[in-house]
Amino acid sequence: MSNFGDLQSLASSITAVTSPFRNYLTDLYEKYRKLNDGAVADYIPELALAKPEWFGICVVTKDGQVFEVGDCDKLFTIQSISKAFVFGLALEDHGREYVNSKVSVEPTGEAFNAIVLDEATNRPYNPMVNAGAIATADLIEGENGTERLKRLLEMFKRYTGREHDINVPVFLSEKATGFRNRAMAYLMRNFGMISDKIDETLDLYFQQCSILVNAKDLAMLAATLANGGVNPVTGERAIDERYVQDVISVMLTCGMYDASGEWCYRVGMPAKSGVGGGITAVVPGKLGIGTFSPLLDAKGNSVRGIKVCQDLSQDFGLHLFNVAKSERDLQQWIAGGNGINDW
Ligand SMILES: NC(=O)CC[C@H](N)C(=O)O
Repeated sequence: MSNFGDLQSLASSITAVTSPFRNYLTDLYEKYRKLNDGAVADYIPELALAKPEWFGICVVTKDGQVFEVGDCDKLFTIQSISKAFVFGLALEDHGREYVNSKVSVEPTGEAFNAIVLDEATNRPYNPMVNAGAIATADLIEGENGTERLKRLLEMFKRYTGREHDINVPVFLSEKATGFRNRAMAYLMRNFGMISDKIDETLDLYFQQCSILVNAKDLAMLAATLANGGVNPVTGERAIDERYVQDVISVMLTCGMYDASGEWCYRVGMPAKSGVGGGITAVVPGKLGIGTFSPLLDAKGNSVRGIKVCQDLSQDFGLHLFNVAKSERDLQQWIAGGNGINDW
């Protein structure tokens, strides 16, 4: 994977290996590697094949330094993490007001797969839970299902800097068993919240959830948002600058489903999790974090991922509302090395 084009990048990568921040991440990885709480998701049959020991942590800074430890190249399905980014594309396609007329931005306090709509307006509550995400997927423009999927994959490429594939067995597994999601789609069709392209939109939703990513991609997705929508390594803009705040604010209030309040309180970073075991967390103006560990808690969030983000938040004062100066200066830790920019 590494692309050591010249001596300078080789030197910087060696520095990175020995940087204090890299050592910190290695210690964090060791600290939580043995934590075996939680369970791999099995309601989508194909996801039950995940190995509990898989674990990776990646941090990408706003200036494009990459720090990784553990299984950061291991591919898994993005699942609900896709929802935040597809929401961004829907905003670009239709603007804030139209999107908001179809999907609200209120936390549900209920499980991610709850069959519930806002009684007053019949809108799904927010784009980060299944109902809202299906309504959001419905808004993605394109001539047909293939074109719409192509647009999603191109968007993810802008964020991560590399091509993405679909895990077809996971897609088919979800398509074959996703009756609950199908029920939500029909309920929303009844209330005029989604169009008649129900099957095409459900396929698109199942496909977006089946996109293959690794922990490094998750950190890059978050770092791009942290950097105002521009990928810090490739320099490419992934999302219109004006919608970055929309995406990360809804991540903060709704990204961890019915654990969003506790997450905001303890970790204080806009984030999004998925039942594949990933978490992507944004520290606006600073960095992005990607974690991967498929052992999930009862709410569908990665147990090790939560711990890692909580430690990073506390140790470096990264909580969004930490107005006191942090004990450790993150920049100083990172200054020990330049990271490996091997994209
Ligand atoms: N929380 C998740 O990651 C859920 C996504 C999954 N594809 C579903 O629809 O059930």
